[in-house]
Amino acid sequence: MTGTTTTPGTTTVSTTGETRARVVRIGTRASTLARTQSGLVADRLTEVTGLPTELVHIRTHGDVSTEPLAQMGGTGVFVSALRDALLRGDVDLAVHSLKDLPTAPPEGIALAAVPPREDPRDVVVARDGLTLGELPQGATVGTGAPRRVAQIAALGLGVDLVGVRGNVDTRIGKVRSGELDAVVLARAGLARLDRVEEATEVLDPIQVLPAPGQGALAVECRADDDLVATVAGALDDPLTRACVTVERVLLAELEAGCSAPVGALAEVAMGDSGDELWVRAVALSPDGTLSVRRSASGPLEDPEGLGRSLAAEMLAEGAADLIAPET
Ligand SMILES: NCc1[nH]cc(CCC(=O)O)c1CC(=O)O
Repeated sequence: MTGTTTTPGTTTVSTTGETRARVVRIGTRASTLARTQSGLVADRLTEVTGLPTELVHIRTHGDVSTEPLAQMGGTGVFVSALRDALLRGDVDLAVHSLKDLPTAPPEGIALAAVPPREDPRDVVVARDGLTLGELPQGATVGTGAPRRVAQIAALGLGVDLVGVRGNVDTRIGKVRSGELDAVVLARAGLARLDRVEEATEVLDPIQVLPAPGQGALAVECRADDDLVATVAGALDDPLTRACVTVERVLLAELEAGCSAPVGALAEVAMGDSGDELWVRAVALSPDGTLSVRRSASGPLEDPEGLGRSLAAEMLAEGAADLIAPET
């Protein structure tokens, strides 16, 4: 930040005659959801700071390849191309779905803001307005996420879980065309695309816990850029940040990647001494037959401690062996 403020589309000239308006270049994947998410961040940033923005499309390996995500090293493939562009200075800011970020902190990059979270739950989009429980035995349910596969298998419905990839449109299209009876998606993605009314069921976290970080965005900048403080001030929601910190510390402590069969949801809830963090988590075997499910609460000030202590409890119950039985 230069100390000057600008209004959208204008350029401020300082007393030295130097042009000061900084156009914040925002790197985004080309999918409709990614562009929508980046656009929301861009609009909000301009609204609060007056800084003009520009979206820059970055193609990632995950967008180009049609391999199953799990075989490409998980959703981290979407993230690295954006981070590379940030570190090269091609863009100043990158917007990710927070649940796609690997748990290891990146070198030279700051998580400048975690904006307010969308509803983090999973939803079903099924033919004929059906819910999961109404689908007949042998119905096909599309999802490639090991976490969803394991948790839905654990419900014992006798449905056939089928791997699917691709953007929201492609996945819902497989239901519309009759190729699949249903697909499972993040409600947040549908909400941001203004398509949430296409969901035929919202899955209760008591049965299906979302991915750690689901429904939240991550806004990254170069760590040494003055933009970090500006973006934090304009976009960061400390309560969302605390909740996703609990979930991601838990995931890291379980040594499970972002494609592991682990679900976690932290929320702010009223406790004995005011607002507290409340977290529910599950680790499953890939086929869903075995699971460790736990919940815990702790002070708002220590999300890391809560994530670590719940993970320790789950590890003591054998969570690590469930998640990665092949090693
Ligand atoms: N796995 C890819 C991905 N990453 C983020 C979202 C949705 C948006 C979000 O969770 O914030 C999705 C699609 C989905 O799971 O349906």
